[in-house]
Amino acid sequence: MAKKKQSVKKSSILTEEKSSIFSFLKTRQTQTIFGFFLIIFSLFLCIAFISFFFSWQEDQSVLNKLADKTIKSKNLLGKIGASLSHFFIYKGFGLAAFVIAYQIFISGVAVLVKKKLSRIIISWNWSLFIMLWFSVSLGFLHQKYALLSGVIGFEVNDYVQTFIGKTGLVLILVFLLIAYIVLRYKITIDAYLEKVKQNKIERQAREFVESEQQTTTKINKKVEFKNQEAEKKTELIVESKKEKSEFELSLENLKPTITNHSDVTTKNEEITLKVEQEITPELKVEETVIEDLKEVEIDIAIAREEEHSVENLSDKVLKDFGEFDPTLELSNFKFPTFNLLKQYNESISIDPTELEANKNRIVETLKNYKIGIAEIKATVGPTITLYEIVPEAGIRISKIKNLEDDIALSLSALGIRIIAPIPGKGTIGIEVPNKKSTIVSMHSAISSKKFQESQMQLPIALGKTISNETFVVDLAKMPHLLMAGATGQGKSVGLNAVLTSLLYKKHPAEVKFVLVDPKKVELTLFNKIERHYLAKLPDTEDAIITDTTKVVHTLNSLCIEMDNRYDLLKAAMVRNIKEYNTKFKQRKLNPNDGHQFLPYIVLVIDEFADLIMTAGKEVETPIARLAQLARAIGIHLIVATQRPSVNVITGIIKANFPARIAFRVTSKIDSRTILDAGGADQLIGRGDLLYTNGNSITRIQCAFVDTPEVEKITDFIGSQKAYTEAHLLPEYVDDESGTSIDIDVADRDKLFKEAAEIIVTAQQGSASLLQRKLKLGYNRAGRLIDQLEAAGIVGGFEGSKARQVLVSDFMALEQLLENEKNQ
Ligand SMILES: Nc1ncnc2c1ncn2[C@@H]1O[C@H](COP(=O)(O)OP(=O)(O)OP(=O)(O)O)[C@@H](O)[C@H]1O
Repeated sequence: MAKKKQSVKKSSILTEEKSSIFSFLKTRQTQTIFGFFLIIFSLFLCIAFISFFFSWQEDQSVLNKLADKTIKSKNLLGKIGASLSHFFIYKGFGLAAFVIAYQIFISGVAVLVKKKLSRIIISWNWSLFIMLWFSVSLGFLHQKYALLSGVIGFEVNDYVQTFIGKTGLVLILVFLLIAYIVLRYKITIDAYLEKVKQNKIERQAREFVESEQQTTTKINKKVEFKNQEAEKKTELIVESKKEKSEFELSLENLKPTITNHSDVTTKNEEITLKVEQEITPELKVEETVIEDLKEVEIDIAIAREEEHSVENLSDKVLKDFGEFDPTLELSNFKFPTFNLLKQYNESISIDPTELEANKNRIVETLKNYKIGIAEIKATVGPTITLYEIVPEAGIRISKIKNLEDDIALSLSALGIRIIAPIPGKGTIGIEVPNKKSTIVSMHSAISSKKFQESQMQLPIALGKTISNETFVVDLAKMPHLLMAGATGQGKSVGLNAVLTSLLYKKHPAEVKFVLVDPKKVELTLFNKIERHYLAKLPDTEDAIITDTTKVVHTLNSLCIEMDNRYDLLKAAMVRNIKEYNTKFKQRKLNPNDGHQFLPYIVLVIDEFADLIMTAGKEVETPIARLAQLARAIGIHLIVATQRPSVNVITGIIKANFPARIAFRVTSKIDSRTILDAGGADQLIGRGDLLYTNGNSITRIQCAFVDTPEVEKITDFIGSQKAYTEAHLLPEYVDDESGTSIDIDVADRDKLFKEAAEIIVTAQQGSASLLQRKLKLGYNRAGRLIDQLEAAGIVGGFEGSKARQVLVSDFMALEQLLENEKNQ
C-alpha cells in the first residue's frame, strides 16, 4: 500500500517536472532556440566523434583529468569532446553512436518546424533500436576492434552467443532487421507484389503510348493511368471521338498522368488530344484489354436526378384546404351584441365635501395614535376611494399595521380596508367606501378595449379596479378559480360575469362549459345554450348537473377526458392544448389517428360546500386530481362556495387553486381561509371583491350582469343554429355501486346480526355508530355497513349524511333474516 502511494507520488512529481519543462518550451522563441541548440549540439557530437576515432588512444589519459588545465586533448572539441565521445562510442555503442548525433539533429529540426512530440519520441525509439542492432552486428563482425561496437555491442554480443551461439545470433540479427523494415517502412509481401504488378502495367502503358506515337501523329484518346494504391486495376480515362473543343498538349503534359513514369521516349514532339468538355467518363479496365481500347467508343447516359417533393402531406393538405377551421360547422354563428347588456350611468361623481370630511377623519384618527401624515392623496374608484398616505419621517409602518383594526374602528365606516404598506409603493392605503357607489356594468367591461383586444385564451372581464380600469384576467393562466363569499354578496353575479365574458369572446367550438348547480336555479338560464356551449355525460337529459351522484360521475368522466387528452398530447408530441390545437389547425395531426380539435372545458361548480357535505371525498378526490393536472390540457375549474370553512376548502383544494376571489365574508377567519389574509371581511358587498393570484391582492368592483341580461344573451345564442347535441364527455361506469350489492351471505362478518340490531334500534345507518357500539375499527364498520346495504337493511350511500334504515323494527329484521335463510 505504502509502496503504491510512493510510486503514485513519484509519478505525480515526474509529471509535474515534465509539464514545467514543456511549459518552458511552449513559446515559439524558446522552441527556436532549443531547436538550434540541438542542431549545433549534434554537429558538436559529430565532429567530436569523428575526431575521437583519430585521437582516442592519445586521449585515454585525459579522460580522468578534466579539471587539469595543463593537460590538453587531441580531440578537435577538447576534453569535453573527448569525454563525450568516449562515453558514447567507447563505453556505449561504437560506430553506431553517430546515430545519436543524427537523431539529435533530426530532433532539432523537428522542434524548429513544430513537429509533434509524439513523432519525435517514436523516431528516438527507432534510433535506439537501430543503434543497438548496429552495435551488436559490428561487435559480431569485428570482434577484435571493440571501438566499432562499443562496450555495449561487445558485451551483448558475447552474452547472447553464450546462449544461442554464433548462428543463433546471426539469425536473430537477420530477424530483427526484417522486423524493423516491415514495421518501419510497412513493406509486406502484398505491397511488394503490388509494386511489381504496377511496374508491369506502367511498362505496358508506356509501350502502348510509344506504339501509338509511332503509328499516328494524332491520337483521339487520352490515356490516363492512376495508381490506386492496393487496387489491382488501372483507371484509364478514355475520351470520346466526338469532340467539342481541342487542346494541344505537349508530351510533358501527358507524362504526369502516368504515375511513376520513368522515361517515355518518343520521336514525335507533340500529341494532340481531343477532349470532350467537362464530363470525363472514368472506365475501369482490366490491363489485358488495354490493347483494344483505342477501338472502343463509349456512349454516355447520364442518370436523371430523382425528383424530390418539396412539401410533405400535411403541407399539401394545408395548401389544398387551408388551415383547419374549428368554427366551420357553425360558421354563421354570431357573437352576442353589446346592446343585449344594460348600460348604467357610470360616470364617477366626485363629492369634494365627502373627500374633505374623510381626509379630516383619517388625519385626526391617525393623530390620536400619534401618527403624523406628511402627504395624502385620494384616488376615487367606482365604489371606494383610496387614500394614500405618506407618514411623517420616523414613523414605522409596523406601528400602523398593528393599529389596523383600531384605525378601522375609529373611522367607523363599513368597508374600510387598510393596506400597510401598498405593495411596490411604500405608502399606506386606506380604502373608504363612497357614499354613492357607481355600478360597473358588464357592458362597459365587455366593450372595453382591453377586453376586446385581448389575445388571452380564456379572457374574463371581472370588473374595474380602484383606478377605474377594466380588470381582465386569463382563466387559462389562473388556471383554476376559487370564489367565495357570504350569501347575497355578489357571487352568482360574479359567476355570470365570468361566463358572459367567455360567451362574448369564444366561439362554441372553442369552449365548453360543464355546469354544476346544486341550487338548481342559478345556472338554469344556460340550458338554452346547451347544444352550443355545454358539455354533458352521454345518456343524460339535462346538461346542467344538479344531482350529487351525477356530479361524481361527471367529475370522474372529466378525469377520463383529461387522461385521453394527455394521450393525444403525447402522441402529438406537444406540451399543452394551445400547441396541440395549433398543430391540428395546421393539419399536422391526422384525425384518423384519433386527433381532433380540443375545446377548452370550463367546469363551474356553484355551492361547492353543499357538494362536499353530501359527497365528501368522492367529490374532493377527482376535483383535486383535475386541479392538479388539467391545466395543460385545457380543463379549468371555477369553484364557488358560500361557506369558506376549512372543511370545505381543504388544504388539497387550496393548494391547487392559486387564483381566488373573495366577496364579502362574515369573519376574518373566513377571509383568511380564502385569501390567506384578512380584508374580505371589510368589503362592502354588492360585488366588491378581492382578487389574488398568489401574490398581491387587488380590490375590484365586479361587473354587474343581471338575470334578464343573461337571459337575453342565452336567448340570442340559443336561437342560432346549433350542434346536434351537447358536447359529450366520456362515459364513466361507477363500479362501486355494482359491487356492494353482491356480498355473499357466507362472507358476512360475525358481528353482522349484532350490527343490524344496533342500526335498526337506533334507526341510524352510520358506520361511526357501529364503531362506537361494537368498538370496531373504521374499516370493519364500513364493511359491515356495506353488508347491511347488500342485505337491504340500510339504504345507499348519501355522502356525509347517515344512510337511511330500511327496516323499521326488530320484528321486521328477524323476518328478513329468516327469509334469507330459507332462500
Ligand atoms: N357587481 C355588482 N354590482 C352591483 N350590485 C351587485 C353586484 N353583485 C351583486 N349585486 C347585488 O347583490 C345581490 C346579490 O347578489 P348575488 O345573487 O350574486 O349574491 P350571491 O352571493 O350569489 O348570493 P347567494 O349565495 O345567496 O346566491 C344582487 O341581486 C345585486 O343586487
